[in-house]
Parts: sequence; C-alpha cells; structure tokens
Amino acid sequence: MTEMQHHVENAVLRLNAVSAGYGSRMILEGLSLEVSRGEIFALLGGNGAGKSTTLRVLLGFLKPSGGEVTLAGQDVAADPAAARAHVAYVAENVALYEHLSARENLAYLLTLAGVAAEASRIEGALDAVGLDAAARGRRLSGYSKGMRQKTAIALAVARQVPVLLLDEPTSGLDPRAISEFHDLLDVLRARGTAILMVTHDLLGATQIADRIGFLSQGRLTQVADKADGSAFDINSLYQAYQTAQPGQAA
Ligand SMILES: Nc1ncnc2c1ncn2[C@@H]1O[C@H](COP(=O)(O)OP(=O)(O)OP(=O)(O)O)[C@@H](O)[C@H]1O
Repeated sequence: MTEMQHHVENAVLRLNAVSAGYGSRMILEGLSLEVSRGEIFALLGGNGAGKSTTLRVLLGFLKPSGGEVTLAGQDVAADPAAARAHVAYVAENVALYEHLSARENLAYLLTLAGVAAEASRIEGALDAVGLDAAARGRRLSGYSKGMRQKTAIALAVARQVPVLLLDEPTSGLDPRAISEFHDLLDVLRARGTAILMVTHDLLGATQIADRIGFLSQGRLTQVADKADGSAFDINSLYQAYQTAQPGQAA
C-alpha cells in the first residue's frame, strides 16, 4: 500500500473542502480535516469561528453546500443516520437522564442505539472510564460534572464507535478531573478511537492532543503536530492562536 493510501484508509473522520453556513452566510469555507485511528485532534478557534458548526456538519445536522464528509468511510450526507452509528458525541453539558443511575442510563441508551445492553458490557465500559464502582447504582443527579462525563464516554466505549466528538470537554472541570479525563482519552486513543475535541484549553490540548488545529474564518489556518516537538511549544502556539484570530482576544 502506498503512503497516500495508508493515510486515507486510516482517516476515520474526514472533511474534504467542506463549505457550510446558515442561509446565505457561509461559516466554513473549504475546510479540510482528517482524524486517524488512535489520534486526538484538538480544534481551537475564537468564539464564532465555526467549531460547533463543524460538529453539526459531522453529525449530519447541517448539510454542507460543498465538499465531502465521511465517518468510518460512510458519507454523512448520503445517509446521516448510518454515519451517526459510527460516532459518539459528548456535548459540554452532558445529556443523560438525571433520575437514572449510570448503569441504567447505559442500559437504556444502548438499547435505543440498538446495542445489546448486557451487564458485562456496561460494567466493562464503566471500568474502562474509571467511574467509581460505588457510584454506578446511584442517580446521576448527585454526580459531579466529571462523573457525568465519564458516564457519557462509557456509552461511547460500550457502543464501540470508531469516532468520538467532544465539545469543550474540560470546561468546568477542576485540575484533578482534567487529569483523569486526559487519562481516559489516552485509554480511548490506545483502543484506536479517532477523537476530535473542540476546546478553548490550549494548555490541555498541548498535553493530550496529537495535533492541534486553529480554525479561523472557516478554514484551518494552522495545524501543529506533536511529532514535530517544537511545534507543540505552548508559547509559539499561543502566538499562532492569536494570529489566527485577527481582532479577537484569545
Ligand atoms: N443556527 C444558526 N443560524 C444562524 N447562524 C448561526 C447558527 N448557529 C451558529 N451561527 C453563527 O455561525 C457562526 C459560527 O458559530 P459556531 O457556533 O460554529 O462557532 P464556535 O466556533 O463554536 O463558537 P463558540 O466558541 O462561541 O462556541 C457564529 O457567528 C454564529 O452566530
């Protein structure tokens, strides 16, 4: 297999020259971005840069006016429901059932997703995310934000989806919860999950991401790759971030 083929086959999440917007207002203008198996891509950009719009396009809720979007090889525009079967999306404010326990949430949501809700699958997923065993039978209404997030990610683990989309996952988490969250992302990366994480946390991104991209005016203006050590220096990235946001405070 050639280098090029290898790259394309490993790209589980792929946006190719995507343009999308609302009415006549274009937000994404020829955005190309790929995330491979076992890769964490952090997407940064100022308010209104189009990060959430990118997630909406990936989830098939906003149809691009140009370009292609594929998840695990499935064209999103051709069959959004089929594409969504390959992806788990964890919003900033995790949407789960407050009156149900973590176990009950998983059992219910797995059933809705058409996945067998066996106890062993549920416990295995809750083990993988490190949710305290004593809390698993308690209602979510008493959970911290970090525990809710673990529960939401456990659903992704139990569904065995190849793609995970995270929207500002560390906002509102304390340093210890952020560190646990990063450990969890490490586990998912090792399992081969392709992770796209929208964040404002540049420091956290340098700690956990393999690549960091800056979105500005509907395009990726900079992509830093951890494999190139110097490119992951926080100071130069901060400057790149500022440059990517003309007229905006970072
Ligand atoms: N449903 C909508 N209809 C019209 N315009 C919208 C809609 N949703 C978002 N926009 C506009 O699209 C632009 C990009 O929004 P988007 O939410 O993608 O930005 P973002 O990068 O996620 O920003 P933030 O960091 O503030 O969450 C913004 O100017 C926003 O006002």
